[in-house]
Amino acid sequence: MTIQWFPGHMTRARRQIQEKLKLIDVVIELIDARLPLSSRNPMIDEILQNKPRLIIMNKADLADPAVTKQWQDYFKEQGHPAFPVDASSGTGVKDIPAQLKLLLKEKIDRQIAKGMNPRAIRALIVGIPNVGKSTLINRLAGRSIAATGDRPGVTKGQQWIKVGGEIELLDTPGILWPKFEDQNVGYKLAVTGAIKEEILNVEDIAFFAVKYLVSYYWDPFRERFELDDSTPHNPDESDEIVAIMEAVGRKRGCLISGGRVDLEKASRTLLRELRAGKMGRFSMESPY
Ligand SMILES: Nc1nc2c(ncn2[C@@H]2O[C@H](COP(=O)(O)OP(=O)(O)OP(=O)(O)O)[C@@H](O)[C@H]2O)c(=O)[nH]1
Repeated sequence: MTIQWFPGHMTRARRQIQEKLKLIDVVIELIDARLPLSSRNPMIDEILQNKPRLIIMNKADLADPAVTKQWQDYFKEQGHPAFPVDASSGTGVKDIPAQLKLLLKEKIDRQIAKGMNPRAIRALIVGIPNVGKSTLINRLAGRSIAATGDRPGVTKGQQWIKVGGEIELLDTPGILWPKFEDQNVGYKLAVTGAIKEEILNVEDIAFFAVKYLVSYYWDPFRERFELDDSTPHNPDESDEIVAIMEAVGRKRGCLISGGRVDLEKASRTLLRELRAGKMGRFSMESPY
């Protein structure tokens, strides 16, 4: 799915979320555990105002667990509980209802003290495209909910999905735009597959990924692509990065006539393997 985030779409997306906020008690803000900064909406605090919020770091199965832990501590310091989840396998998902209840405990206790019978907690999932909103909704629902496509500009009736006895989830998530303000953010989103490759040049995206990975994850990277430890890999030497991309291409048989490496094909192969977690887990942003 590609959304062209023109200012008009952003305004509409924002308005749609703000309409939904009137219906709910708590927001589940879904972010990518590999990119907790770049996969967040730049205006999130303003958009959500003071709604209680649970941050869920999805795709934690692909992220570096030590870095994810740092992010969890960081968000906690900022006053937001945050938890890692792998919505595709379901790891961590079953704890979400209890965390939502905990967030609203004071409100629920007040209702009970007034003799009221607390109704189900109503929740909304928000996040940027491809962060795993539908996957999480299906996991929480325990069944497959039709992909409803709540795209900016498209209106439809809302339905509530029961999650256990005490939570009700809006069936259509709120779609937010990511941060675009600097080019590195765009490249990070492209490396993780959050934005389509066509938006940026695929060889540039792979170059960006390799430059980052040789800096921070050299051992798993070279092991995956069977490179010798003596392979020059200075991230500031473009020639060395391109030579590594060519070596990966040769390993994967991405060749054109004359035995030259098809760098575009090598880039696609490399990115596909990284995104599928074949190189192992990696994070592209750390809080400290
Ligand atoms: N490895 C991994 N993949 C995930 C996880 N959650 C979702 N995915 C994958 O990420 C891709 C996007 O997931 P969706 O649930 O369609 O994301 P979405 O946010 O609903 O996307 P849009 O409809 O584009 O807004 C799919 O290929 C999922 O299988 C996760 O926790 N781990």
